[in-house]
Formats: sequence, C-alpha cells, structure tokens
Amino acid sequence: MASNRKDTSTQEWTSQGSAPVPETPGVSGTDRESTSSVFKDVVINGETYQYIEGCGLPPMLSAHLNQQQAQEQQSSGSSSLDAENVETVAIEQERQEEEEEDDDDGDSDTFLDAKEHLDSDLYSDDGFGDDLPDSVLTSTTLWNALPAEDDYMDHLSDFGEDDIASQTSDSKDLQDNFDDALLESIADEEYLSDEITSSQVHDSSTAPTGDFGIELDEDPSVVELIEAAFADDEFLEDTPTKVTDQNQKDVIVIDADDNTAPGPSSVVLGKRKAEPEPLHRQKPVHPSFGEGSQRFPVELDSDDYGEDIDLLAFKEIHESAPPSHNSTSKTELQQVIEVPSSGESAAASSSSTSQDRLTNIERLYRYRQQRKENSTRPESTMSQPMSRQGSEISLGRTPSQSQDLPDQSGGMIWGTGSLSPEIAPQNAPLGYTSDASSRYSDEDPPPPYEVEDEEDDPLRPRMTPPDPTKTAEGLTLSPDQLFVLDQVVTHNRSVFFTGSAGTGKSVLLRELIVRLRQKYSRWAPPGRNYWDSTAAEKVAVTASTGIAACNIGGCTLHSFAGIGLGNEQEDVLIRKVYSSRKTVGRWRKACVLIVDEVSMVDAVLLDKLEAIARSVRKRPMEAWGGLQVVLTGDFFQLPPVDKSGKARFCFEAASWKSSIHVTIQLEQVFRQKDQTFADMLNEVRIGQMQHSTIERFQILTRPLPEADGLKPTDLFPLRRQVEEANGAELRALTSESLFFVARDSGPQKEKLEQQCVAPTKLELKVGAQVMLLRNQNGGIGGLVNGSIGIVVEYTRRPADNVRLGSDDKPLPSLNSYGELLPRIRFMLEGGRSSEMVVGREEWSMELPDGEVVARRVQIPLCLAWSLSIHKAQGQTLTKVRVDLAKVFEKGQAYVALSRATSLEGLQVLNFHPQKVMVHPKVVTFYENLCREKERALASQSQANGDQASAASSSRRS
Ligand SMILES: Nc1ncnc2c1ncn2[C@@H]1O[C@H](COP(=O)(O)OP(=O)(O)OP(=O)(O)O)[C@@H](O)[C@H]1O
Repeated sequence: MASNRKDTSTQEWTSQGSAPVPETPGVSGTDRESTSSVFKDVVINGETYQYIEGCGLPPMLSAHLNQQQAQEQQSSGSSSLDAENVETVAIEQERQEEEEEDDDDGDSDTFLDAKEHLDSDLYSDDGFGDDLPDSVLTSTTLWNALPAEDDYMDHLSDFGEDDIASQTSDSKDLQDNFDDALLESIADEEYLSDEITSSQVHDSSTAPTGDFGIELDEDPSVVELIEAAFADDEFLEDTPTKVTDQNQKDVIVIDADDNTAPGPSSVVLGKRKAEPEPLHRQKPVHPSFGEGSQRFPVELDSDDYGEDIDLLAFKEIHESAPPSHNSTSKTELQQVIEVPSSGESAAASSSSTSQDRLTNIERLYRYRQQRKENSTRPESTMSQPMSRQGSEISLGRTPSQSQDLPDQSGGMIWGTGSLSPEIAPQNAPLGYTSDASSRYSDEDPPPPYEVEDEEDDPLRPRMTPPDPTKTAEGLTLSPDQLFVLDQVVTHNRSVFFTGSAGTGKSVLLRELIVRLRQKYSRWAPPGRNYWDSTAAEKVAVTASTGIAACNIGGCTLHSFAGIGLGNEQEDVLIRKVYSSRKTVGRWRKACVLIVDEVSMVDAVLLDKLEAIARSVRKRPMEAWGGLQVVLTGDFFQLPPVDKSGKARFCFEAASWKSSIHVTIQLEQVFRQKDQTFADMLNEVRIGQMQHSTIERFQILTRPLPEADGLKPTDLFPLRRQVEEANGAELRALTSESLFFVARDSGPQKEKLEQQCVAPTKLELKVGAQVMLLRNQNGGIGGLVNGSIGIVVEYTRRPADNVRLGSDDKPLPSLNSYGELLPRIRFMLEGGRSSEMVVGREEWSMELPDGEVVARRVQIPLCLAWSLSIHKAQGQTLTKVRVDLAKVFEKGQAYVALSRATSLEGLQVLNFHPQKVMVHPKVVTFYENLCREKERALASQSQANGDQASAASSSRRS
C-alpha cells in the first residue's frame, strides 16, 4: 500500500517498541456516569469521542485532533480546543514522550509494520485518508490489545484441559488462575459458554507482552466490525471500505462482507497474527464507542455476581514486558482488572488502587472456585438454559427434552402442530390451528440463553419482516413452508423437510438461513437484512456436496466437522476433531446445523457426526449434543456417492430417529405449473409409471425450436460428455475466444476445481450459450441462478461485484483483454429478454467461524449448451433435452426430467422405464412417512371431533 502522507503522531506511535501502555484501563461497565474519571471525552469535528485516560489517543484520532488544532490556530490564532482537549493533547504528548524512551525489543516488528502500514494507508492520498469520516472512532484498547509477540499464542492453555502452563510469579499465577477459572467455567456451562463466547471473552492468554481485555459487555456493532477485520488474518491487504450506515453516517469497515453490519461511528484497525485462534479467545473490544453505539450488558447467571452485575473487566499483563518498560507502569498494569461487585461504586472502582484491583482478581478467582465447589446445585439446574416467560426468568427445558414431545408418530410430527400466531397463514391447511396456545407450547425448548430483559434477548429477532409469510426474495411461502419455518425458528425443533423436485425446498432453506441468522444475530438494525458473525457461527450452513454448499453459501459437512474424508473409525475421528481447537470451537458454538442435499449423506457418516457432536459438545446423553439439526433433501434424487456400492441412506442411520423431531413433506409443486406434467414427474420419482405416462414421455423426442438463438440445454450424466458437447458447440462459433480464468486462493483452493460451480477457466465467444450462476440484483428482474442467455458482446463497463484490491486498484484482470466483461442477453419467462453486463463475483468455502478455506473470483457464468445432471440438481430450466441412454444411477432420470418447467420445454431421448431407477428402500421410507402422516392427521381429526362433540354436549346441557 502506498503511503504518500505521513502523520507525525503516526510516526511517533509506530516508532515505539510495543503497543502503548494504558495506565488505568480497568473500568466498570455498570455505571458510565461514575466512570468519568477513567473515560475522557474529546471533541473532534463536532463529534465527541471517548477514550480511556492514560491509554492515550490512537494515532488516527490524534492526527485528527492535531489537524483540527492546527486549523483552528490558523484561523483564530489561538487554540479553540476546550480545556479538556488541551489537557488531553498534553497528556497524550507526555505519554508519547515517555514511551519514546522505551526501546523496542525487536519482537514486535510484524505488528509494528502492520500498524505502520495501516496508518500510512489510512493517511495516504490515494487511500481514503482524505475522506476520513467525521464519525471515525479508533479503538484505543484495540490498538493496545493487539499482540506484540509472535509466539504468545503458544502459552494459551487449551480449552477444557488442565495443562495450563505453570507460572512463577505470584501475580502471574493469579492471572493464570483467573484465566483457568474463567475458561473452566465456560467449559462447564454450555449456555454460559455460548454467552461468554458471544460476549467476547477476549485474549485471556498469558501474553508475554501487550495488553488485552476481557469484556463481557460490548457494542455488538463494533464487535462485528472487529470480527470482520480479524476474520481474515491478512485483512490488512484488504482496503478498508467506507460505507454509510443506517444513520447516514460514514463508517469505515475493514473486510466488510455482505453480512457485515457496519456499526455507527466505528472503525477498527489492527492486526492479528496468522495463528489458529483458540477457543474463546475472541477479539478485543473497546468498551465505549461514541454516540449511537448500542450496549448489550450480559448476564451470566442471576446468582453469579449478585444482582445485575454488568461485568466488564479489562486486564493487562505486563510482568513479562520488555525490560525497557518503565517499572511504574508495569507494576500498575500487572494488577489492572476490575470486577466490581454489586453496589460498589464504580467511581470508587475507577479510582481504586492497584492493590484494590489485585483484590478484584482474587475476588473473581475465589468466586469461580466457589462456584466449582458449589456443585451442590444439581447438575441439570446448572446447565439448563433459562427461558423467558414474560419478563421472568425461569428454568426451561433443554432442546433434548423436546425429544419426548407429545409425538405420536414415532419421532415424526406431520403438519399437525400449531403455527405461532405471528406467522400463521390466513389459509392455514388442515392441521394448523391459529390457537396461540399450541399443543406444544409448554413443551417448547427455551432459547439457550438466559434472558432478563427482552431488549437484551440475543435470540429476539432483530428484524421483524414486514410480512412474515414472504421470503427475503419476495416469494409468498406456502403453508407447509411456513410450518417448517415455525418449527425450526420459533420452536427450535430438529427437522427433516423433504418433498419432490420443485416444491421449494431450496427457497425455504434460504429463507430459514436468513431467519435463523436474524434470530441469532446479536445486533441487526431494523430494515437491514444482515447479521453479525456471531450468528454465522451459531447457524452452521452445510451441504453434502461442494456444489450444493456453494449454492447456499456454506461449507461441506465434512469441512464443518473437521474430519477430512471421514473414513476413519468414530473414536479416531473424535480425536481428530479434538486435535483442532478451531474445529472444537465450531462444534461448540453452533446452535443449529443445517445440511442441504442430505440424500447424499451416508448413514455411517451421519452416525459418526452425531457421536462427534455428543462428545465434543460434552453432552453425551443428548442427540447431537443438544445441537438443533435441520436436514433437507429428497431421497428420490441423487443417492450417497460410494464406489463400493455399499452406501446406506442416512435415514437408515441408527441416529436418524433420535436426530429428527419433525418431518415435513412439502407437497405444493412450484416449478411445474402444469399439473399433468407434475403428476407424470411424481410417477417417475417413485418409479411407478402408468402406461400413459411412459407413452407421453416417449413421444417427447421432437426437437425443440430455437428461440433467439438459444438451444435447449442438454443434460448428461457424465462431466466428460458435458465438456465434449460444450466444446463442440463452442468450436462451431467463428468469433474470437476470450478466456476468464478464475482467481483462487485459500489453503484448500484445490477443492474449488471439483466443488465450485464457477468454472476454473471459462472460454467465451460472442454467440456462446451461458447460464447464470448467481442471482443478479437479488433476483429482481428475473435474472436468477439458472437463467440462460447468449453472449452478445464484451464491454469495459465496471460491473464487478467484488471489492477492489487492497490498494484501491482494480484486481488484475481475469481475461486476456484486460477489463472486458461479457454482455449477456438473457431469456426470461414470457418471452421477454434482458441484457446485462455480468461482472465478477466471489465464491468462498467458509467454515462457520468465518475461516475462508478457499475463495474463487470468477464471472458467474458457465457454458450452458449442456450441463451435468449433478450440476443441474437444484436448477430450474425452461428448455431441456434429456438423453437417458447413458443414465446409470438411481434418481438420475428423475433429477434430469424434473428440471424442466413444462412439457413444451422438454425433449426426451431414449426414454425407457428401466432407465427410471428408484431404490426400494427409499420407496419404503416414503411410504412409511405417508402412513405416519395419515395416522397423525386421523388422530388429530379424532381429537378435533371429540372436542367438537364435547363442546356441543356442554352447550346442550
Ligand atoms: N413459495 C413459493 N412461491 C412461488 N414460487 C416458489 C415458491 N417456492 C419455490 N418456488 C419456485 O419454485 C421453483 C423450484 O424451487 P426450489 O428450487 O426451491 O425447489 P426444490 O424443492 O429445491 O427443487 P429441487 O429438489 O429440484 O432442487 C423455483 O423457481 C422457485 O422460485
């Protein structure tokens, strides 16, 4: 990154040996008024910022201040800063002078380089330094919290293990004990663990140098920014982006993804070293972030710290600081931690002596110890989550307890439950009731959080959709789709939802992901459709195959689980998972595990994963260790891939029944409007075709007319056949080739070749037939994944959806013609056409904790004269040609035929009943489901009848 302009304060700052040393950072979050002796205000450009006294101003803020001061001096001849600001600057200068005397021990070069890099970039002319928004606030604590040593992570004791490094000095022992106790308490209490994790227990390591904070009170918007920044260890290579938040304020976001919520008045700067992040070592957060910031105090247990203790503790360890640190600050800093007890004056806290602060550490440590000893409380009480009943806190049921729901259908609940009133449709089908007192209402598992005040309920949906029966894409959900949403989102049930092709499983799944993330989002401003990274960790989005995972923006089930190929024995796999703190963290942080295309998951794998979940989540008696699972797919479609041919369907797994509370079969077919065609496909699906159906398919051999140069898309079972067919069509075009080569990155980028829908190398010519691989403009205008079009020309119009590079320069071009992008004419429904320039997009294989294992930048197109049936699964095509001659796998014929939207748009070659292969186990599985559904409906109508006759007899009497 170029640096054309340097700020003096930046230079001073970066010339120091380590991060500046805060002198009095401990502060209570309980009473902001009374902490005024610690927090200082400074007014810059009319905005008031707070900083911690003694920490000094962060470089960007001081630069602003200096600049403002200079301007004001120029204009008025004297400083117009108020007395407090003058004092602030004086303190800052004094502190910097002091710290200049401290020599760099040379160990933190990386950090300093990074800081310098960042500083200079922020102030460079070609960066956005000139555009620094008025509302920028730099987190002093964050700067201070950045690790200054490369190897400090090694000192971290692993979560739940006893091998905490022994320490020598008393204070160090104390500190470690504190860490130990804190971590153990997290490990012991699953829900507390979640809470603490999401509340950012920061940097509880034994850092040899540098400062860090433990904070249980936060500004979620800022956390989100920080998480976004730290999610990518190399984030400094990403240009911070300036965006406008919902208050029309400028905000700088580093590494902002689509799902990153820019918070008000925030900027996050810093660098974390590229080492695996241990459990519960989250990102440091400044406790105070200016106007507009939100605070979400975190309750631990109501009996933990007395009433209403808003625990906010910052601690710094400096005993191992370089010898050049001056002894006074070291002594001070060794002992800084504030854990104020209830009723204790925060003012007193803030002015407490070092000894007082030491006592606070002891107090917290003793408290933890006492809690451990206090295991006289029944285990179930300690680990049970608290559910919110009105404004009361009451003990609720754990999710696992919902297994013994009044479920008369052997683990299945068919659409006979009540919908929550807020999403009950007007035209609720048989089985739905609008009665708010659902038959399950008193059995519902509670949110896995203790909630005292609704405002603080992290599970409270932050955004109520304007119409809860509509999807984010604007589709109106069917009653069955709504029922699934209700069961999953409102009632926290583990669900398997299935249905024939085109019944809207994918649409529903996408909506489920949105709503679950909103539910688990700690902060989502009204009217915005994004969530924070906490939600991303809590809602693990996976699929059985890479292509399916890419389609829903998740990762493969194998990647989530951290089991590699997963072929080893269960105990070996469990050890493998335990060997990675990140993987363990993923398993433990997740509240919901979503698996798409579950028909391709093998029974053995499902059992292994379920066992891993129970072990890693430390709840051996609960299915999936208490994890809510949401599985979807159609077992009549593609089966598990297994070369040995021994793969079993996952519904045959021992754990299947205990995993699923509710099974729902979606019945309304959306893809095919023609009921005759839908019925024909249903017969193909179950492999029981009438003669008339067979004949109808056999006469569909006529060629389909070309319209606007578009040919029907050929579906082949093998990739080789697809490549040959597309290659032949491309060669037939006389126009010049233009190559678009994907840019891949990430440690597992080799997986992209197989698993990413976007091609590694795309050769295009004017006239080439292509398919869109991503919805454009949110699908508005009809340009959706699966839309087919033709390359009309190339253009230089910048249509990229990918952020520019770290130096604000465009990414190197993907094609040999520089920045040329294809203009495509897409054919839309109703014979309309629409032209657009298709820009590059990004696919990433991401683990739920945000780790990007592979990333591809490519234009979202593939050649579409032909597609593999595998790739076509999930697509909707208006003109399809299916040749069943080479079909070899069960479900393949059905997947291929069911891509078509109409009989008019379908050409079928070599149709023979034998080519329609269905696995008998799948037939039996679905027959059982239907029987169970009928039984459930019968028992419900019986119950309704009983009720009605009881009501009429009571009226008569
Ligand atoms: N509630 C709805 N209202 C209107 N259209 C819908 C609805 N749900 C789904 N659709 C449409 O139906 C078509 C098929 O939907 P979707 O791809 O979700 O089905 P699916 O069950 O996942 O199919 P497959 O099993 O073949 O992948 C899509 O064009 C989608 O837009």
